[in-house]
Amino acid sequence: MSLREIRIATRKSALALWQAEYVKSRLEQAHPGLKVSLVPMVSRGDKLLDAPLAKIGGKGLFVKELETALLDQEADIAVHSMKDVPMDFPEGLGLYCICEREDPRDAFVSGRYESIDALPPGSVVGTSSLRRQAQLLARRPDLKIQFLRGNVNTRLAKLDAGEYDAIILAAAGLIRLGFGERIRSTLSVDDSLPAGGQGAVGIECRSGDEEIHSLLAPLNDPDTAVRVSAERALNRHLNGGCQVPIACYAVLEAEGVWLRGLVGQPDGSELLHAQGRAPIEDAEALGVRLAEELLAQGAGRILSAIYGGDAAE
Ligand SMILES: NCc1[nH]cc(CCC(=O)O)c1CC(=O)O
Repeated sequence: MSLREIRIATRKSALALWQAEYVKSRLEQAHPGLKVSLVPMVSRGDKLLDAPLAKIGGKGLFVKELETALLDQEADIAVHSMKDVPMDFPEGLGLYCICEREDPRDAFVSGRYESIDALPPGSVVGTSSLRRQAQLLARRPDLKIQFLRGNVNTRLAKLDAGEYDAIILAAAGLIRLGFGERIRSTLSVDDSLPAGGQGAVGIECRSGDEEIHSLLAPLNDPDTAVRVSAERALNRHLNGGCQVPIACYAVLEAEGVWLRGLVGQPDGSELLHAQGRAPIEDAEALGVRLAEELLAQGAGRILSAIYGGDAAE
């Protein structure tokens, strides 16, 4: 094999570095003798930590700089949280590996309370995800949602500083960073349908680098890849990402894939649901079909208000 080194472009947050180190060690394990290095960089999303993501708009806030590094040959692969990866890739780049999924659910973290149900009326819950907010308020309209952004460590620090009664985070990020014991309860997917791709790590690289594609192959988890492809097809058809109130979650069953999708009014006044099953080879078509069902129920009206007139198809 001619290639002796793989350079991984990564953001500098603790979670991004964990994920990059994970890919590095999996690659070294799969290919003894291969040198793997990290190329840490700052993304636009990291520089704009105070603005609501839906407002600073742009999908791909966390990936664009990494993609530029790939195109400029400054790195060979980029490791992403799949939930932050836009649907379309720049010319010459693509997603060539999806690793096994960590717990995809949302987690309830609080100093004083065990669960959402245990929160007293009017409690302040921190999240800046419209998806989490919509589902939380649909169940508990009395709660006060307060804006919370920043990386996982920052969010925990803000909770500990007493700014919130509880916060909601992805279980996967907490578990990966060793904060699993901070999870007071995990929200069932029925109560908080996750974001498409949540808990899965994906690897992007140059489409023409076949040698790298084959080095990545042992890290690919086919089950996770099918599930995430169904979820992403739904998101893509709704023109969504993790910054809009769209949730979707796929599981594999004996006969194929079972996908659930949701679009919610951020104030929780309306939640649209769709669900369906299909053979594995039709996973993406299933995502499109459920997106169509959600649009037929009025998802376009909810989403276009959030996109600021840039209506979903
Ligand atoms: N949008 C931020 C983000 N992107 C990925 C994760 C961690 C979990 C994952 O791998 O999906 C998080 C933090 C969070 O939502 O709590």
